[in-house]
Amino acid sequence: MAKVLISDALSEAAVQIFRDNGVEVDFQPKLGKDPAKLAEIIGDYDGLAIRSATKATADLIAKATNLKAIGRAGIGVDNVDIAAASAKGIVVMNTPFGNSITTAEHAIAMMFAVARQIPEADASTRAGKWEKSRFMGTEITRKTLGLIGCGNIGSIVADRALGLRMKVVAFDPFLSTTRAEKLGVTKVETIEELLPLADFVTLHLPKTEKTAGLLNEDRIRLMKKGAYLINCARGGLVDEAAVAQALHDGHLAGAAFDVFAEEPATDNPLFTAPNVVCTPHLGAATSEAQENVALQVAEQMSDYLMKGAISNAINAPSVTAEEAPILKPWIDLAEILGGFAGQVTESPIKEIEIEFVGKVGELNLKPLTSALTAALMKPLVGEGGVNMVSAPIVARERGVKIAETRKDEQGAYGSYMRLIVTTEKQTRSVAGTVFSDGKPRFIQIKGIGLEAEPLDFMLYTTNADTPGYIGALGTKLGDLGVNIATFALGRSVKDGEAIALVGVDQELSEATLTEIRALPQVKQAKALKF
Ligand SMILES: NC(=O)C1=CN([C@@H]2O[C@H](COP(=O)(O)OP(=O)(O)OC[C@H]3O[C@@H](n4cnc5c(N)ncnc54)[C@H](O)[C@@H]3O)[C@@H](O)[C@H]2O)C=CC1
Ligand SMILES: O=C(O)C(=O)COP(=O)(O)O
Repeated sequence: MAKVLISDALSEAAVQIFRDNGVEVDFQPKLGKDPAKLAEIIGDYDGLAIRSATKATADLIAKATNLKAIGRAGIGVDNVDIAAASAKGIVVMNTPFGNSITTAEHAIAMMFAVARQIPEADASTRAGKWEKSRFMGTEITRKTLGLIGCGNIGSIVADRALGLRMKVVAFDPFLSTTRAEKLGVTKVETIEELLPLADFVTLHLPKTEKTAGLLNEDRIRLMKKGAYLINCARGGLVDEAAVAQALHDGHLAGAAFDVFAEEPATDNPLFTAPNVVCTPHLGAATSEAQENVALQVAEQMSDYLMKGAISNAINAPSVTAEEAPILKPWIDLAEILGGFAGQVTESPIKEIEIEFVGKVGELNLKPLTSALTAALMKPLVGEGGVNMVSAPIVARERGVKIAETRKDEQGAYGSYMRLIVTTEKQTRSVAGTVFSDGKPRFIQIKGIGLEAEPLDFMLYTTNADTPGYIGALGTKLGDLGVNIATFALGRSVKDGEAIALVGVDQELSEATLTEIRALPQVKQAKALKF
């Protein structure tokens, strides 16, 4: 039974969803704050469900010997070491929309709070001061809001701001002109262009290696004098000390921060700067949003652990629950074809092409390509070094080009997959199909037709097409105490070359291979494992 650990304060609604889906679940919402204890027990779990308190570091992932999925009940995954998770084949999924309205509302609330100094005015009023003239605010209507990042949350903020009669300007390298027009925002091409235009600047972009420190001191100084800065995206996007300085010297009129470079934030330069509103990472903290993200992450993780369906994964292609069982036998075949090519290929691979012929071409090809690439790279990279999640990255790092082509149904098998591998020395191909029993079969190697069911241990030979070979090979294997399970042959009349794919009951030793290679007909012999 799959077992999931919830190590952050997710809505308890998630617990019931896991149980309803047949997943065992441990609800330990404070564990994320105790990394040592988490590391001690993580090895027991197939899934880890988190918010932002748990840090899924490379160290934790190294100890997560059974982990298959990390589910982030929320959006930002900067607390997960994606590279380490991918290298271990752990699918990392988030819930990209569940808390976006709530977070956008928080940004708007923060804008009002800082424009009218509401928290300070509240404290002063409660202290019995009635400082009516101290709290002179700024009207929002007709002011310019500058959005840095105009994805899901930024777009909602834009919509609400337009409703408040603000003018909205956005900088987002991936915002198309059509989308900007549809949203009613003015798109600018650089952050430097945006900053001097805006009365309020608000951030809605992820923290990545590229965006960390984006709003540095120079850029803060490019903001309009008297402008306000709102950060409900991520700490670390902004130089907090430089913002504090700009507030102290009056360059900025106010700042509202929900997120901090170091969290929990207990000591921060912004805390002592004038007109600052701070909240403790509350962007997603409404009952509606928490219910949404908890239910969604529990459904997604259960679907993956129980049915192999993948949705909203950061590091793997999507597979729906309906697709998963249909894809399964073709994924098995992809692994066989990739595994075969990986074991027989000796020189560095330059390119692979995968032909999807007939009906298989109508399936979701990404998982098939990933499974095939992983199996192909495995013998070359070493055990445990590559998997379906990391395969596309490993291939890219090694300069292996991957091409997919779809072809109409053809030949006796109708629908099949063919892998063509181009190395520095040669081009070779292997093809296979799935029979009606749901099992994979080899149907062609190097363009030579043959039909063979893949078995755990196999012998593959290329040999001269001369009489007596089957007998000689059979006798030799018998003499060496190797039992033959299946025997498939094929030949190219044109080239006089023949191949044999022999299923055997045991792993073939190097000594056995040496004897087989000594047979006069044998040109090459390889032991294969599937
Ligand atoms: N305070 C909180 O509790 C919450 C914070 N967040 C944060 O908000 C961020 C944004 O969330 P979504 O809008 O849902 O993400 P999203 O992925 O829909 O949008 C992010 C946008 O940022 C843009 N972007 C990337 N690099 C950029 C750059 N250098 N300059 C400008 N734009 C850039 C992307 O093109 C994308 O359109 C999340 O990554 C998360 O860190 C999300 C939810 C709650
Ligand atoms: O969804 C996000 O990216 C958030 O930042 C929300 O964080 P939280 O789940 O409230 O710790």
